[in-house]
Amino acid sequence: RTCVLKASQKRRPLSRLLEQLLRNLEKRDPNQFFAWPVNDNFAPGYSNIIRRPMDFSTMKQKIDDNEYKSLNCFINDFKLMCNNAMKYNKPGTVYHKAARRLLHSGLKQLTPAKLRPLGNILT
Ligand SMILES: COc1ccc(Br)cc1-c1nc(N)nc2[nH]cnc12
Repeated sequence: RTCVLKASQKRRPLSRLLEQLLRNLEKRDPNQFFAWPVNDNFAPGYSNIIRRPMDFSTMKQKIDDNEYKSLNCFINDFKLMCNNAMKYNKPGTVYHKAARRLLHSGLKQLTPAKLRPLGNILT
């Protein structure tokens, strides 16, 4: 799904919610595999295989720049980050397993039922 970006957007309550959600997701990456962009020196050929890299620091920057128009755009980047790791790294590797676990446990925190208590900020 494409997300229309409105960089000129003022700081929104949405940004504060996304920062809270991001902190919760980062806790689920104790090895910090997803904290920073993957470096081609560590992962040969990464930038040829992964067309749209994503990591938590980039997501944080996008929140600070008020780039996320909706929760869905935020969730799309989270899924992209995890799927990149599962695409580049073979099943069975520590990174593939970490990405799968992060994706599944992270998405459980992003269900409507879990988000409803945060108020109708999303409507
Ligand atoms: C930032 O990336 C890393 C940082 C430290 C260490 Br150790 C490994 C990675 C990393 N390595 C590979 N092959 N695939 C990834 N997908 C997401 N992380 C990674």
